Amino acid sequence: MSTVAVVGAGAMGEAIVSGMLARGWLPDDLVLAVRRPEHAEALRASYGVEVTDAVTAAAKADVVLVGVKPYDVHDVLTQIGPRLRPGALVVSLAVGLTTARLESALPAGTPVVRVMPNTPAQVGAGVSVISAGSTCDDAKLDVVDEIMSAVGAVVRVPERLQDAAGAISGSGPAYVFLAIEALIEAGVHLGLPRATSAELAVQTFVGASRLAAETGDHPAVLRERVTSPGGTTAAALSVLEDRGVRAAFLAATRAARDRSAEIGG
Ligand SMILES: NC(=O)C1=CN([C@@H]2O[C@H](COP(=O)(O)OP(=O)(O)OC[C@H]3O[C@@H](n4cnc5c(N)ncnc54)[C@H](OP(=O)(O)O)[C@@H]3O)[C@@H](O)[C@H]2O)C=CC1
Ligand SMILES: O=C(O)[C@@H]1CCC=N1
Repeated sequence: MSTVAVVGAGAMGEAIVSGMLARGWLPDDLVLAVRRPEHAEALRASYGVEVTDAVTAAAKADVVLVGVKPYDVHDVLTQIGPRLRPGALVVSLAVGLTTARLESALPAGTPVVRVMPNTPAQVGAGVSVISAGSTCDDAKLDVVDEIMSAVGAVVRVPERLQDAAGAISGSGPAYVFLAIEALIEAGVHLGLPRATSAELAVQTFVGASRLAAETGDHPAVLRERVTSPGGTTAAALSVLEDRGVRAAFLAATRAARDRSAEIGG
């Protein structure tokens, strides 16, 4: 098994580490890097993994996952580049940054993969969108597929679709959490105890998502099965349509896609 360094084990990097460990990777397979000493200590205590600085971690690894914020990626790559093992693979989790841009900050010929993961990786239910850089062969892309498969589904796309994919699945959990939060609050406004409303709302998202995933039925068909003529669901859906929910999703995802392209420069 490869040694994997996670340089930047924050919200996303830690979700991947936690998911990998839950799915059979060993603490010795991993080496992490963060910036703050107290964060390093917390990660050591939680996972029993080595936590060090970016260059030391990268120098020990066959695969280096870079999970720092997009604006920190260039500095990290220029620091770790000279210390990478021969043939080491660099995997960026950063939204927006193209493989061409990543390659330009690394020693010539370094294989690079761009990944757009999402935080449900933490419970093994993530989805990662992956694209190879110019010198990354299929075998290296397979390695990334294997790592990210430990934390959920993996989808390969041409890199030109990465900004759009990130707007759907990378940011998507936040849209869902916002909807869950709104539904819980709505239940409270209708008089449900908060804990009851939270249980109903969360389990409804879990159940509806599983139903869509496991049946493969089109969501419109599943929605029709809930919607009795002249019934309660129809009354609710007409309000949501009047308030422009679909238009809001179109505009929101366009904004995310455009912001991703802007971050990528
Ligand atoms: N959050 C998400 O849902 C998703 C995020 N992404 C991408 O993942 C990346 C990380 O985002 P996110 O996890 O939210 O960000 P966080 O701020 O939560 O994590 C960034 C981490 O990088 C660490 N770090 C910063 N600089 C260094 C350095 N020089 N050496 C070592 N560690 C360093 C920080 O350490 P410390 O905590 O000690 O300061 C922190 O733990 C971004 O590029 C983002 O685009 C992609 C898809 C989804
Ligand atoms: O908001 C962000 O920029 C990151 C990328 C996708 C999800 N979170």
